[in-house]
Formats: sequence, structure tokens, C-alpha cells
Amino acid sequence: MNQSKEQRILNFVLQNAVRGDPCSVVDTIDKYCSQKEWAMNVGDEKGKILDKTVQEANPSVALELGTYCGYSAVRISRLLKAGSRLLTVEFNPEFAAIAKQMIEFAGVQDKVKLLEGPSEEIIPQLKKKYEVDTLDFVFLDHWKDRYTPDTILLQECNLLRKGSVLLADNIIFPGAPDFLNYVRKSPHFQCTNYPSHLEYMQVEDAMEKAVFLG
Ligand SMILES: O=C(NC/C=C/[C@H]1O[C@@H](n2cnc(C(F)(F)F)c2)[C@H](O)[C@@H]1O)c1cc([N+](=O)[O-])cc(O)c1O
Ligand SMILES: [Mg+2]
Repeated sequence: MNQSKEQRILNFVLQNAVRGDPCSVVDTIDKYCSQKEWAMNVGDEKGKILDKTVQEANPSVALELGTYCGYSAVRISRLLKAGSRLLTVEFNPEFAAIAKQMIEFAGVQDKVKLLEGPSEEIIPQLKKKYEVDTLDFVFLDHWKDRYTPDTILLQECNLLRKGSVLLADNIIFPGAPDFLNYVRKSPHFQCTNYPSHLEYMQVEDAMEKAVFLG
């Protein structure tokens, strides 16, 4: 049975990156996906915006929606202070299996918890089952039509506090127009737009930061 693209990306990392070195894993995925096969990792240009936003938020508890191969889970967790953790949610079991191996190879498994399943099921479990009080940082990079319902669900589940930082990928391409509308019109969010480019392409894209005001 021939391999999936995601398996080929993982194999390239296992053969070319440095075990236990998150930066080398991130760089190796970028090398493969820019030179051999495009894939929907946030990439290095938007990844630098993600880095700055994470460092500014300095989260104790972070959530990622849309693990895919684990590129941004490794990228985020490498910046977390001791004792902090990233919960990352993946719906597709094949992708989750790839991401688990990617996270372990990078040596960040002690900081990252990979949760498998749909966000509408997992978000309501975060407080009781995963011992979350509130989330300091949320990276939205999953299905674009889920950004808004999941942002509403996070509020309904009292998972956001004054100052919680949401960062959303793909505001321009593929686009998340209803999310942009929702957070920019809401009195509960202070929004900032970060123009950038689609990963590995010369196509316009952007990220939107939405800080919860309580
Ligand atoms: O479609 C894109 N991303 C969708 C990303 C989807 C990923 O998020 C997972 N997921 C779904 N639900 C959940 C949760 F968490 F809710 F359970 C997690 C899916 O299984 C998949 O791995 C995309 C597309 C392009 N592009 O150029 O087409 C560029 C990008 O950067 C993109 O992110
Ligand atoms: Mg994306």
C-alpha cells in the first residue's frame, strides 16, 4: 500500500532531522514541504508570527485546534516555559498517529498532549477531563468553518479569561470570513491582523490575533 504524503514527511524528518531538537524538526519539515511536496503546515513566515505571539502570551496552558503532522505543536511547545503544556486536538486518526511520532522524535512529548476527536466533543471536556482552568493561548488552524463555532464554544465553556490570546491561521487563504466578521464585530475581542503569505507559496495570507476582553 503506497505511503501517504504525511508518512513521507515524517520519514524525511526521522531520516534527516536531529532527534530531540525541535528546531531541526521544524526546519526539516519546511525543507521537505518547500522543495518536495507542499503541505498545510503553518510554515516559517507565519511561524515567526506564531512564535512572537506565543512568547508574548507566555502561556501556562495552550490549546491548538488542528494538529495535522505536528509542525505547529513542535513549534509552539519549544517556546513553553517549564511546567507549561500544550493540548493539541486532531480529528483524523492517521494524522494523529503521524503527529504523535513527530512530537516524540522532537522530544517535546512531556509538554504536549495530543487529543484525538472532534473539537465539539473535546472542548467541553477540557475542564473536567483534562484539568484545564482557563486557556492562556489558542491556535486555530483546523477546518476554517469551525473557527467561529469553536470560539463560541470556548466562551460557553468558560475556558477564556481576560487576556486569553486567540491566533487564527489562514484568514485570507483559504479564508475564514465568518470568523473575521465575528471577532472583529464582537465587543469581547480586541483584534490585530498580521499580513503574511501562504506557507511555501507566493500567495497572500494573514493571521488574526483576537484577545479576549472578558
Ligand atoms: O484546510 C486547511 N486546514 C484545515 C486543517 C485541518 C486539520 O485539522 C484537523 N482537525 C479537524 N478538526 C479538528 C478539531 F480540532 F477540531 F478536532 C482538527 C483535520 O483533521 C486536519 O488535520 C488549510 C488549507 C490550506 N490551503 O492552502 O489549502 C492552508 C492551510 O494553512 C490550512 O490550514
Ligand atoms: Mg493553516
